[in-house]
Amino acid sequence: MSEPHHDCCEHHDHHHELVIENLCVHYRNIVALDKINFATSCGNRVALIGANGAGKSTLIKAIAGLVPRSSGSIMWRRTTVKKWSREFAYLPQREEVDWSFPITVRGLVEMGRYPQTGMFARFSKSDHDAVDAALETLDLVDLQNRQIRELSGGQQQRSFLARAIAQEAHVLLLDEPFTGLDRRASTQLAELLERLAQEGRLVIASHHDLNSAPSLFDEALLLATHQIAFGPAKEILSETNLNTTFA
Ligand SMILES: Nc1ncnc2c1ncn2[C@@H]1O[C@H](COP(=O)(O)OP(=O)(O)OP(=O)(O)O)[C@@H](O)[C@H]1O
Repeated sequence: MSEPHHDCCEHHDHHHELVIENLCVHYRNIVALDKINFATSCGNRVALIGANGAGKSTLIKAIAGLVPRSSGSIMWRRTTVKKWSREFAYLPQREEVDWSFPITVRGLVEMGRYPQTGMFARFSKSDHDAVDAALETLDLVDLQNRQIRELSGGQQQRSFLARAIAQEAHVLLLDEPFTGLDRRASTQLAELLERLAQEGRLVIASHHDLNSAPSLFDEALLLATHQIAFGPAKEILSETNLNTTFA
């Protein structure tokens, strides 16, 4: 939140929890990310901003350990991220999720415990307690027995966040979380992300509304395959930077 300003020269500064150095990702012959460098820590909400195809989703998936690095490194708490771990919770773009999948809200949140319990293991009291606490935090107690396909977009998003909380993930990787939400749901999500960050999580989200970005996020990374700028959202989202990003 009130982290001091870290410019691009400080990425060797290893007291940050997430440190990304010279990250490149290729899809066969397509360069999706070229030399990304930034470092941040829990307590922050980081916006990834760039035009369509700029590499926002790729960066989210790379941090989640879901797409391989071509070169460079991603360190989380001094350990190289090579594959998915329960420290990371990934929420894909809305259209990539199969919302018709038959599962209740509680069932979805229980999936957050599988990395700890294994899929067929019995839930212990502490697992049930973690699920109850996550449902409580996300205000989903009354909806817990509903099918996710019967929920509004905002409620579906909260269900996924509840799964992340039950998983005890520290890094929330969200692809366009505000897209498709009405004003009330957006405000609710904004408050929630602020609270989750304050409680000690790192929120990283792609975001395309430039007007709301400075109030919703602490830091911003401007992307156009390569990195245009990274720093405090209010400073980084300058007209000059945005013109370069969306040139
Ligand atoms: N699975 C894939 N195979 C090949 N190329 C891909 C794949 N996924 C993404 N790309 C390419 O990588 C580049 C970055 O895509 P990415 O989806 O990360 O961008 P984005 O900023 O999230 O875009 P959008 O705002 O449209 O969601 C694009 O050129 C895209 O076409």
